Amino acid sequence: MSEQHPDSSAEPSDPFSAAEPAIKLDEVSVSLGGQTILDGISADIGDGTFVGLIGPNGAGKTTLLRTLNGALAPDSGTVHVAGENIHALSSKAASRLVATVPQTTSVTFDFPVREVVKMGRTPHRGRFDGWSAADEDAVDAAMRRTSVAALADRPVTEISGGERQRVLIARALAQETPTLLLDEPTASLDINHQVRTLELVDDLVGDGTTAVAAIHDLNLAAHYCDVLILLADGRILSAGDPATVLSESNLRDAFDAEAVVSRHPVTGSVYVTALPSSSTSADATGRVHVVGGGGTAARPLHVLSAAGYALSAGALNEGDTDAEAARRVGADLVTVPPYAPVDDAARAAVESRVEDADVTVVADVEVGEGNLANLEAAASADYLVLVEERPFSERNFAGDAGCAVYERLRERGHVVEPAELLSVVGELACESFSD
Ligand SMILES: Nc1ncnc2c1ncn2[C@@H]1O[C@H](COP(=O)(O)OP(=O)(O)OP(=O)(O)O)[C@@H](O)[C@H]1O
Repeated sequence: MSEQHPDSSAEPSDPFSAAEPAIKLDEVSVSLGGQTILDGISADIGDGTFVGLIGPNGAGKTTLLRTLNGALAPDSGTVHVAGENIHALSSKAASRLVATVPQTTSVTFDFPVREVVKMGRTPHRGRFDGWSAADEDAVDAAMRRTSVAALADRPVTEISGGERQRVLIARALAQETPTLLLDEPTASLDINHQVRTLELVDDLVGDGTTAVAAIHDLNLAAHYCDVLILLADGRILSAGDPATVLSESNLRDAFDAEAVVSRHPVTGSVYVTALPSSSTSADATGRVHVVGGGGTAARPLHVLSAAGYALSAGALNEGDTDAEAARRVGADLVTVPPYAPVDDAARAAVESRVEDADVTVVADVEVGEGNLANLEAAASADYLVLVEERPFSERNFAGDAGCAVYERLRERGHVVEPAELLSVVGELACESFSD
């Protein structure tokens, strides 16, 4: 954002410091129905940037997108796209600069899919112009890129919501604009098409398009977007790279939600895990040891702590986000130095905590060399729970030794999904007391 990046000599690749930004918002305020919806929004967005607009329901994301494409005029402030004041242009001229994929995919007319995509060419054609080869090519390319060519002759009213979403993206691509706005582009898509859609936007951005997408899924936003803008109550609460914007305190301020921010164990992207509200009853008794690593233990630790269990954790490398999470909930923590393997002393410390615990929980960890000693120590637990978020077939194992240890844990323990953790730990803790 301009006020956060005042250094105009910064590298041109900095999306906030381009000489002429693809989009420039200057103190934009918008009122609707007598209410201020956007309040003094300023941002400079560079060419070829994928911006994720995030924020709670009603924060003003759709309103901002509608202001960016010229549909809503601001009460004050200006919006420039490709150097042009978008609100001073005719709607046709504005549509040559900005294409929009709307949030709602409901359509009234039963036009064939191809006709809907062809509407994207309207801004490029004069009233009496014929249909040119360039128009046909743009439509064909857009349909191919969004995998809707096979639907060309189907009435748009008779395809699924997800297919319709892709048709509307194709229409926007056929518009061939330097800027693409998307309002919840993945909302009605299955997980495969969510990823494919965001990969497609990412490709377009790689080709130089500037994309701004309102996205509710913070983890998809963190993975795909170069820059996030966090809106709350019509203002920018934070803007910048995903790791900066998705801080636990920003999430608390914007969404009034407790969350743990870690790195995804497979993709390495910033990863947000929302936690149950602190109203969870904290009357559980008993001691639970948690084996984790790489962010996998944060959620179990918070859930168990909120329920009232006394916790121990480890062994974890110092600096691992799970070590920070364990400290936050006051767990008795066994650590080893950063990148160091679990040595004999640490292993003995883990074994004694497993022995003292009523229940031992193994989070959805990678079964790698670094964790084998922890997992072997956990295998001695009388009451053992394995949390599996990913299918067994997608786990990484450190060779035969890793497989063998994990198989032993699976034979001895209860395999649960994250949502079942509390109830299973509760039952096992009761059994442990009655032993
Ligand atoms: N035409 C309108 N008249 C009055 N208020 C409106 C109008 N359109 C939107 N609002 C209000 O403006 C605020 C922001 O709405 P907006 O749709 O921009 O939020 P959003 O961040 O996109 O929300 P969501 O995540 O739920 O889609 C809301 O409080 C909404 O009720």
